[in-house]
Amino acid sequence: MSSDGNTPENKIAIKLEGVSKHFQIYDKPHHRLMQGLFRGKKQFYKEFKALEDITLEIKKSETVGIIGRNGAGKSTLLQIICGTMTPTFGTVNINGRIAALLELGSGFNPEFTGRENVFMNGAILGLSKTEIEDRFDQIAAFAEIGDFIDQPVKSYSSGMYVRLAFAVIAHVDADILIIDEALSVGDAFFTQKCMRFLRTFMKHGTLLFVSHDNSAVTNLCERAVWLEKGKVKIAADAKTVCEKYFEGVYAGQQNIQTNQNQISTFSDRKSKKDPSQELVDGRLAFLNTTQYRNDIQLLEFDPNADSFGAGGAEIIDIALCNEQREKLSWVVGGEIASLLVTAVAKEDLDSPIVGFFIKDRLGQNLFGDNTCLIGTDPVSSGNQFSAVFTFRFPLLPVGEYSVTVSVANGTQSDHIQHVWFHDAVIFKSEASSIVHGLLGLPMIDIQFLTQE
Ligand SMILES: Nc1ncnc2c1ncn2[C@@H]1O[C@H](COP(=O)(O)OP(=O)(O)OP(=O)(O)O)[C@@H](O)[C@H]1O
Repeated sequence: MSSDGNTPENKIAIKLEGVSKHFQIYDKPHHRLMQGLFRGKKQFYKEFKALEDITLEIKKSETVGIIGRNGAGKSTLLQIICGTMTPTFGTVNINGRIAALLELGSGFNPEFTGRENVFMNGAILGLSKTEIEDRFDQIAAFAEIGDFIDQPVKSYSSGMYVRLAFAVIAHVDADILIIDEALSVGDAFFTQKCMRFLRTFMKHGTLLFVSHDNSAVTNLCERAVWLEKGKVKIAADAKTVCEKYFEGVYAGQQNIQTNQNQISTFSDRKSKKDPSQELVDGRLAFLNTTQYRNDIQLLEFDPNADSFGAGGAEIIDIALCNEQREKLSWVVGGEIASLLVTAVAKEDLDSPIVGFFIKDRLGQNLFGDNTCLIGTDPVSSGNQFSAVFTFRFPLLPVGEYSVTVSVANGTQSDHIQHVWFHDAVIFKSEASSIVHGLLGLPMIDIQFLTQE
C-alpha cells in the first residue's frame, strides 16, 4: 500500500467488496450432529443468505446511516465490519481504529468487573495499559455508574451496561465508530451526553449509525444505505434514501391509515372559529379528548447536570409554570406555558442575558429564545433574578426532550457565558398526534373544502 496519505485508497475508512454471509439453518438440533457425521456427503441444513454481494465504500469522516426493516441484515453487516463475524464470501478492508456499540452482551466479559472490562476492552482496541490508566477516571466519570464499576458486569442493568460500553468507546480515540441507535437510548440525560460526544466526533471521525428512525438518519448522516433482504437497495445521500425507504414502508403501515381516518373525522367538521380572533389549534379541544392528547411530563431540574461557564451567575431553578406562576409537573402540547429560569448573580452583571433552547433526543436544537431584545436591568452580586418565557407549547412527537439554559453578560454578539446548563430539565412526550417532523405547530385552523 502507498504511504501517501492522500491516495484515494487512504481516504476510504471502510471498503466492502462482494460481501455475503450465509447461515446454515437446521430444522432439528440433531441435524447439526448428522451433518458432522456425514461430513458433507449429504446436506441436513437449509442455507439462509443474510447478506448477498454487498459492495460499499465509506470515506473517512463520513457519517453514514444504515436503515432497513427487521431482519434486513443490518446487525450482520455491522458485525462483519467490526470483525466479530467473518463473511462467507468477499473482502473487508478497514482503515483506522474501529469501536462499536452493538449487541448488549458483546464486548464485555460478564464475570469481570466494569473496571476489568474497561482495561480488557481498551487493550483489544489497541490502547496500552498506561493509556487506559490515564483515561480510566474520565471513562468512569462519563459512565456515571458509581461503585458498580467494581462489580461484575453480569450484575448490571442494561442501562448501566450501555453507559459503560459507550464511555469506553468515547475514550479510545477511535477513527471509526459504529453505533446501533437502539442501544444508545437510555436515560435522557445520558443520551444527550452521548449525542454531544457523537456530534463532536463526527467533525473528524467516521460514524456508522444504525437506526429504524428516518428522521434520525436524515438529521445525523450525510449518506445512507438501505438494506433490504440482505442486499443494498439504495446507497445515496441520506435524504433521498430515507424518502425512498419511507415510501417503501408506508404502504404497509395499516395503523397509520387508521389514525388518519380518526383525525379526518374531525377535519370533516366545519370550523366555526374565527381564526383571526383565537390563536389556538382548531383541533385541540377534540384532540385533547382522545389518546392523541400531547401529554408532556416534566422531570425535576437537575442542578448536577453538565454545565460550564465563567461562574458569574448560578442557576438555582428551572421550571415550567402556568399563567399564575404555579409550577407544573406536566403540560399539554398546544397550550400556553411559561419557562421560568431563576438565577443568582455571583458578581455584578450589568447586562444579563438569560436564554434557553429545547433539544430532541438526538441533540438537535428545536427552538429557543433569550432576553437580549427586551433589555434587562443590571443585577448586583448576591441578588436573585428570573426570566420568564411564555409561549404556546408546540406539539411534540412522542419521545424525550431536554432544556438547555444559560446566563451570560453582555450583548447578543459579545458576551461572557457565566453558566451554561446542558439538559437541565427533561421532558417526556407521552402521546402525540404528531408522527412526522421535529415538532408540530398548533394550527390556527384547518379546513377541508369541496366544490359542489
Ligand atoms: N447466527 C444466525 N444464524 C441464523 N440466522 C441468522 C443468524 N444471525 C442472523 N440471522 C438471520 O439473518 C437475518 C438478518 O439478521 P440481522 O440481525 O442482521 O437483521 P437486522 O437488520 O439487524 O434486524 P433488526 O433490525 O431486527 O435487528 C435475519 O433473518 C436473522 O434471522
